[in-house]
Amino acid sequence: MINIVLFGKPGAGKGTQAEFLKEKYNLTHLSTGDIFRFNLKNDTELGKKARVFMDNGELVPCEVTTAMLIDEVNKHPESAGFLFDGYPRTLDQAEALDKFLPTIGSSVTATIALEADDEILVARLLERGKTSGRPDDQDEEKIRVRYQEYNEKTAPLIGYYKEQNKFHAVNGIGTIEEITERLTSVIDNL
Ligand SMILES: Nc1ncnc2c1ncn2[C@@H]1O[C@H](COP(=O)(O)OP(=O)(O)O)[C@@H](O)[C@H]1O
Repeated sequence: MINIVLFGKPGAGKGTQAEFLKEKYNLTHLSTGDIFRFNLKNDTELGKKARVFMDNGELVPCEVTTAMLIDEVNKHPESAGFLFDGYPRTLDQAEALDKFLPTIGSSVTATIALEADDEILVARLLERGKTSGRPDDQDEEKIRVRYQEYNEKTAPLIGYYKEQNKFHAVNGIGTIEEITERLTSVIDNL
């Protein structure tokens, strides 16, 4: 089983690349952002809990997110591996994942970060906001909150995975194909 954590700031291209990687390596793609948005749209209990946080660009509380993630993993007992996109986003979540995966006889294989400068990413998000309908992509103030959340809570994960020798970074600027190639060359060498 291989488990890849796709890592990067909002707008770095995790979702776009996940579409290619899941096919190539036969992985189950779990995007916490997509799962939350699905629940928001369908107004589920989970959606109700997550809405205020998401609409403001803040992180949804850890217990809610982790319970949901574990639930999703358990829905795919036959999976050849997972592509985690948007999880973990805090040290608590990284530790929760490191506790949970061994219970299904597995572990994080590698974390791969897509790197790009903030100005490029903010421009990408505002462009995406024109068509995605995502309230958190249409407002510079909310985008700023998401970067603040990233810098304070998610960036420390780089050190966490480096200590485990599981951190890899690729340049996230280029064509979609170029970036897919960079990611596959990391995965093929694991
Ligand atoms: N692991 C997580 N922990 C807490 N909240 C999360 C997590 N993943 C997603 N969310 C919530 O969903 C929102 C959108 O997630 P996502 O689509 O991955 O965003 P982005 O494009 O900002 O990376 C986040 O701003 C946050 O409110």
